[in-house]
Amino acid sequence: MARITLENLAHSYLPKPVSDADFALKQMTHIWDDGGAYALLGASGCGKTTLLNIISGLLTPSQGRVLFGDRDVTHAPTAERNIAQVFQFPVVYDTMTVRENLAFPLRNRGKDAGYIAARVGRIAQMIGMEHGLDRKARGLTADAKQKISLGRGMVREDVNAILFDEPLTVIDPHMKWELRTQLKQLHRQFGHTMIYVTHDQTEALTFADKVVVMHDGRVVQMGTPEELFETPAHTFVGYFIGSPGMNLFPAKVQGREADLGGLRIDLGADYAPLAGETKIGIRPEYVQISDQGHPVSISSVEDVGRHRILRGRLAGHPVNAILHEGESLPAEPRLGFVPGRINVYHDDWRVAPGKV
Ligand SMILES: Nc1ncnc2c1ncn2[C@@H]1O[C@H](COP(=O)(O)OP(=O)(O)OP(=O)(O)O)[C@@H](O)[C@H]1O
Repeated sequence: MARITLENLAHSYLPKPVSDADFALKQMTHIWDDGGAYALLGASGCGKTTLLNIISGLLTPSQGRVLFGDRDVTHAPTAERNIAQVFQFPVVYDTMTVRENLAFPLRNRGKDAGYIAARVGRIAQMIGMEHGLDRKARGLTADAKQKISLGRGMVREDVNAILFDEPLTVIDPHMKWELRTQLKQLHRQFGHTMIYVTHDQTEALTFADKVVVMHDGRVVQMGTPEELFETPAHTFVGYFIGSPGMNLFPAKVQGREADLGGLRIDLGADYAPLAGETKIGIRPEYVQISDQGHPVSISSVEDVGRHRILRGRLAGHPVNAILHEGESLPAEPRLGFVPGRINVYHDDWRVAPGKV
């Protein structure tokens, strides 16, 4: 297992990049702790696969270094990095049995038969295939084959890291949940450094201790699920995480107050004066609906099971609010914001209270 350091890393697929826009990965420096369970989350095209391929050695970065522990592996081929990889689609040997497929990485490294049998048994249990170990992989469903790929990715205990690239795409929804839980248990038990690429926030938030959110070739936040929810570092994180995402309003911030199109909003904390584009962000969960507060025009109320989502406009801007279970909608609803739950953004980056 190893700590992974990305040092001044950047990548362009163009031979002679000139502007920032030419880089699929903009310059970044990040440390991924040894034994961490990370999810790399972002919309299609934001650079997740590019970053993963640089870590795995499939791609050499145009700039910067990759370190595993203290070793510079920037130019080392994948085989020398001692990593396991699980891809979006199954990679299995059809002519081998399930057992042989799972044992393959261990046999390759000359592990003894007793160890292999025990380890394969444990992994087979995790993927729910302990009863089909002697079946040939040929003829199994894509779902079953992908479970074998996952198992094979997890079978070695001595890898530096395990990299997963959208591994549950072909798995049925119920099994998805089960495998994610199992992966997390295995992580707790063996403490591998795991990097899990996904564009699905539920997958990222349930799997990872730390979620790395990417946007437009940059890591915009590396944080716990709670940090991403409570204090999104960038407006993209606010908007991307949550269902619906954070409400963002252009506003003038002065001291403890924001002016949102003439409405005065108590921010719950003091802010230094901010020049340039300023927004305030509040999660729909922290927008209070009652007969007190700011006037709102409501366009719809959606019942989504456990709660209702109220959609409307506040001072001319779109707003979403959550009506929690048991709460009723007043005849003339108005909105209030929980002051301590408002975030302030300057040029899309979060500003901490008391600082510019
Ligand atoms: N081989 C390539 N040659 C040129 N451009 C590429 C290549 N691979 C990716 N790109 C570009 O680099 C950017 C980042 O792509 P990347 O595949 O890393 O994103 P992603 O977040 O993994 O997206 P997805 O979820 O769709 O796989 C995109 O603009 C993409 O078009």
